[in-house]
Amino acid sequence: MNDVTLKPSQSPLKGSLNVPGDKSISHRAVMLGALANGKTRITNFLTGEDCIRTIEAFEQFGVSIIQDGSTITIESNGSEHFKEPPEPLYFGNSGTTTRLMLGILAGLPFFTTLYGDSSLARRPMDRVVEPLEKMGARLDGRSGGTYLPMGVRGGGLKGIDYTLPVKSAQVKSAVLLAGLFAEGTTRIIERTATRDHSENMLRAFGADLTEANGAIQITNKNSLTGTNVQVPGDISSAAFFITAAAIVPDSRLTLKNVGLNHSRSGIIDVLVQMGASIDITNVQTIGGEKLGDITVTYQKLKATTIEGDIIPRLIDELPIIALAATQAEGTTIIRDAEELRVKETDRIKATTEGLAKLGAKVQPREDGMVITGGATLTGGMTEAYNDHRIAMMLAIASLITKDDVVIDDISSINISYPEFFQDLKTATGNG
Ligand SMILES: O=C(O)C1=C[C@@H](OP(=O)(O)O)[C@@H](O)[C@H](O)C1
Ligand SMILES: C=C(OP(=O)(O)O)C(=O)O
Repeated sequence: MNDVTLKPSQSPLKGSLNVPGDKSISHRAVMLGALANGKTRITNFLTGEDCIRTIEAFEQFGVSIIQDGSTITIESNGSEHFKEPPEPLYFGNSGTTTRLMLGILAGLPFFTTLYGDSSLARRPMDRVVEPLEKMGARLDGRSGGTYLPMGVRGGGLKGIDYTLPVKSAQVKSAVLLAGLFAEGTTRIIERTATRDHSENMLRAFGADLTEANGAIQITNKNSLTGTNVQVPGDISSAAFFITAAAIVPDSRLTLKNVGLNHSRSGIIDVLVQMGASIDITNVQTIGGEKLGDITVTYQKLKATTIEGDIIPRLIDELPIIALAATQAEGTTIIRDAEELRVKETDRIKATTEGLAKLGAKVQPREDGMVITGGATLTGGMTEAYNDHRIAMMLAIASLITKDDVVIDDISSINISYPEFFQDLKTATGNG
């Protein structure tokens, strides 16, 4: 059994933590390191299950990848030397692996099949299949090419001009990666900015990528060259502790070396707007990615409205922001977040149900939720729906409940934050 009963703690969070490496950046570092010629060394790599799935995929192509704790060394002669994988590729729970790899597989001149767990099998892939088919790739999957399992016969791509119909960095990245293999230029226009780690890292590996007049352009002119990547701490993992310190009285906690890329740091802006006390220090930029230390001191919060262009900047943080909103004065409204419905689970349903079971007043909306603040959370039996972000949100809730919080299954936490409970103990002084 993977269930857990968390006793109400009310312990303030103190001291400092180093959260694990950024998941989005870790995936991309392995992908580009494998596609590049030469040696790539990745430090502070996230060893969570999703990123391991990405490593395994390239091992099946014959790429040498050595893991030593959170340091990864890749030696590659470039994608011309990849061999057709003998077995179907298994992508587990990872949407990022699947969608970005589809972009790469579309460019590789052989046949690949891929599948994932029951959550991944429910996530829409047509958003990636559609532009890749326009580029000339041949893909098929369940329900007319919408869902895994899928098969891809790659090669023979040509560049396209593409305006993203969904606010998705995964779709943007899939098209950019396919653009590395395409004849001519691939141009992408985003109406709403999404995380730009692919762009930053493609540049760091020497790709011919430019941005002009709101369009991102890539050609296959330059081959990629191996490089060193230092992965910043994951702000999406730090978010659980940033929020914990913002809602547990007397807390003062520092999260060190956390990624502060503007396209990811929406949670800081929202919490500050809600009245949280947040200080950012030791800011530096490495490999095009900003990072620094975040210190949060407990202070009473007030409600806010979260909508529009900020949504992609905090999309994965909305479950934990919803918990913060239960403690704020007033009613918080979250809109324009319909993408939450197609994550590892339907996160609008899972968040509102979970918080309601703990005694909060929350209502789901088609594209968000309405949260009445000032709630005293009781505790209760909850379900994580096999979703790491929901499981961690429920665990953080137990810091402010009156009674026990039971979570049906916490194993999903290994997807993005294997050390989560150890870090929780350390920060609450129970380590
Ligand atoms: O590109 C990425 O690394 C990610 C993009 C986002 O997904 P979408 O592109 O589906 O919005 C995010 O939710 C996911 O956790 C990681
Ligand atoms: C949505 C997430 O990841 P993915 O899409 O890679 O499964 C996440 O980590 O919250």
